[in-house]
Amino acid sequence: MEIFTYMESYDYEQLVFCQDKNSGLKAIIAIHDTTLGPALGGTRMWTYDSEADAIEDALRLAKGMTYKNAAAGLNLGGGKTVIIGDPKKDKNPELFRAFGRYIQSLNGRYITAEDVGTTVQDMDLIHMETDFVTGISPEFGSSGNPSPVTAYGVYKGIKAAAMEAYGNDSLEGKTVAVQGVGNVAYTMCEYLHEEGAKLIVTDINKEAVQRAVDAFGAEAVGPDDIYAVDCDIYAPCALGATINDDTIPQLKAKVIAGSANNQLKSTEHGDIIHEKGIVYAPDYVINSGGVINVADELNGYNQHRAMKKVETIYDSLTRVFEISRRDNVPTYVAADRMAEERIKSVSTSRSQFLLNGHHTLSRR
Ligand SMILES: NC(=O)C1=CN([C@@H]2O[C@H](COP(=O)(O)OP(=O)(O)OC[C@H]3O[C@@H](n4cnc5c(N)ncnc54)[C@H](O)[C@@H]3O)[C@@H](O)[C@H]2O)C=CC1
Ligand SMILES: CC(C)CC(=O)C(=O)O
Repeated sequence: MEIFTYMESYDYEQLVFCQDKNSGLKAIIAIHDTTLGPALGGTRMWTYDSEADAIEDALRLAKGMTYKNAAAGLNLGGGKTVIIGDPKKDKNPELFRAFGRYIQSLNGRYITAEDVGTTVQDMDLIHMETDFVTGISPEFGSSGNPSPVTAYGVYKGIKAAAMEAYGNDSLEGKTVAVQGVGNVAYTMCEYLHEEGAKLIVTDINKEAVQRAVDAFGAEAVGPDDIYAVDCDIYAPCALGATINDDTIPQLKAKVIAGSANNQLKSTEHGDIIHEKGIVYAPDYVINSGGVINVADELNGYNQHRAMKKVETIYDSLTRVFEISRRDNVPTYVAADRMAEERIKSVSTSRSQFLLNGHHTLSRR
């Protein structure tokens, strides 16, 4: 990959490589765009096949955060970190503290939180070295694990998508196929089960599947069988790119709505599902509950205020579906337009110089 060519074509601001031999830290912080404010986005720890794969993941996820934060109405830009390593084997306190010092060196341009492979305890270690971390333990007056709040937002988003597809947002009697029953999806399944939805689940982790079978009477299927099951809603809640050439022909669902980031393998797949009449809830709109929740910490965390804002995901998606119908464009295009309009309007109104101007971090 020609890194500068790639950064130039998608307008990335900064890529930071962090290395610490003693702890084994190898991390990549990608900052996509800070027009709206400091870049907020989680830290993912994952075993990548190559360094190029890790860089690409960091870049793609960071750009997704710019759009997610803009569409959610937050005064925050987009960034993301990937730490190369196995979260089950390679973690140690020094690694997260070394990483925290790198974040501190960016002086507020980047703020982190949890993502796949990292936990509240990891954020607490980072917090020993920097204030630019959210999702730390509630003992510090913080919001803790964002996953349950992300789940609530995804549940509200599934209802908005059901309204668009079926003219009714009740999920009672609807069948939802859930791919990956991890932190977010387990809580999401609680909401769906409570409302009377039937669940079909899969996961590469057998214990996660059994937990959902025991708790919700879910039907279990193998990881490759989830796409073709008879269902009303397909909820991708594992990793990205599961909407692709192989899976689209298998899908029977009229709605795709789940928590995973970067669900479309490429934009072309967003076009294909649009032509097939499938209602797709754009990933970064439906899964913004977690970032809305951790962003509230920047104002002094108030759970009630955060949950009220998370509920607006229903309205944001309704707006996306309206734009999609009005302009006859796929929903991913409609969501991008919504986010880009906000970034553009702020960038054109920020022309005056202000020494020590007010911004999101001023209240910290
Ligand atoms: N945790 C949060 O607040 C947020 C999470 N997300 C996204 O939602 C997704 C899920 O996040 P979490 O629940 O936090 O992660 P998690 O790691 O707790 O859960 C993911 C689950 O997917 C399973 N999985 C992985 N590959 C699979 C495959 N090929 N087939 C079936 N299952 C598979 C894993 O075993 C795991 O149980 C990720 O894409 C994440 O980026 C997005 C916004 C916020
Ligand atoms: C809690 C969020 C900051 C996690 C994140 O990076 C995301 O929303 O993808």
